[in-house]
Amino acid sequence: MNKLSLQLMDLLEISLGLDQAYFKHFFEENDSILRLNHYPPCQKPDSTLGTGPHSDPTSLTILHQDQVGGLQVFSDEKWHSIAPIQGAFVVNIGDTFMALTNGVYKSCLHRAVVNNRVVRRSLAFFLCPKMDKPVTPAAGLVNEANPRKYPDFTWATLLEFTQRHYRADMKTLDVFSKWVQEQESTQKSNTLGIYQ
Ligand SMILES: O=C(O)CCC(=O)C(=O)O
Ligand SMILES: [Fe+2]
Repeated sequence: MNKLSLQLMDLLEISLGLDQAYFKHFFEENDSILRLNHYPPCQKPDSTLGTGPHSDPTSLTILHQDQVGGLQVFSDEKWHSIAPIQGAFVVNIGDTFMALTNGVYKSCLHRAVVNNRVVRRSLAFFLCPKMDKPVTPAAGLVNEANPRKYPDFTWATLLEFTQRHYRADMKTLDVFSKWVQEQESTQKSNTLGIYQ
């Protein structure tokens, strides 16, 4: 999974016109996560969700789902079911990759619904940066037409933030960025205070 995700990073890099293996080096060491989701049958599937709406805070998600179905993606103001295809993975962009590409690639809002008949299982591999590595966009993606959108941050900080602030919309990275900037300016004024 790790190897596949790095190969996908190469392709994404080519699609962005970058030529310095920036992402490959960036993710060479990583703190990726593997998660098994288990959704038992539910008596009230219309009033219950297996996984609530969210965007993955991670960089790239490679999801294997069984043949039951339940994954949905929000696009054009409605939820679309992503029907399982035997032998195929679903690949999602996460918030950290949105930051690394300065907003060129966008994360997507998705959820998992349940049913009242059978168990559903999915296996998600989340490519994540090394915990303490600064997440900063590739230089070639910041310019006058596309100025810097998000501050530098670490995966450890974003992970902790998302565990404390769940959002059922697409605004996680914007709200997190604002929080990081507020923290930085508080730190600056504290430092200035010491020397005043
Ligand atoms: O089970 C699924 O299809 C989606 C799971 C998911 O979105 C996640 O684990 O982040
Ligand atoms: Fe997800």
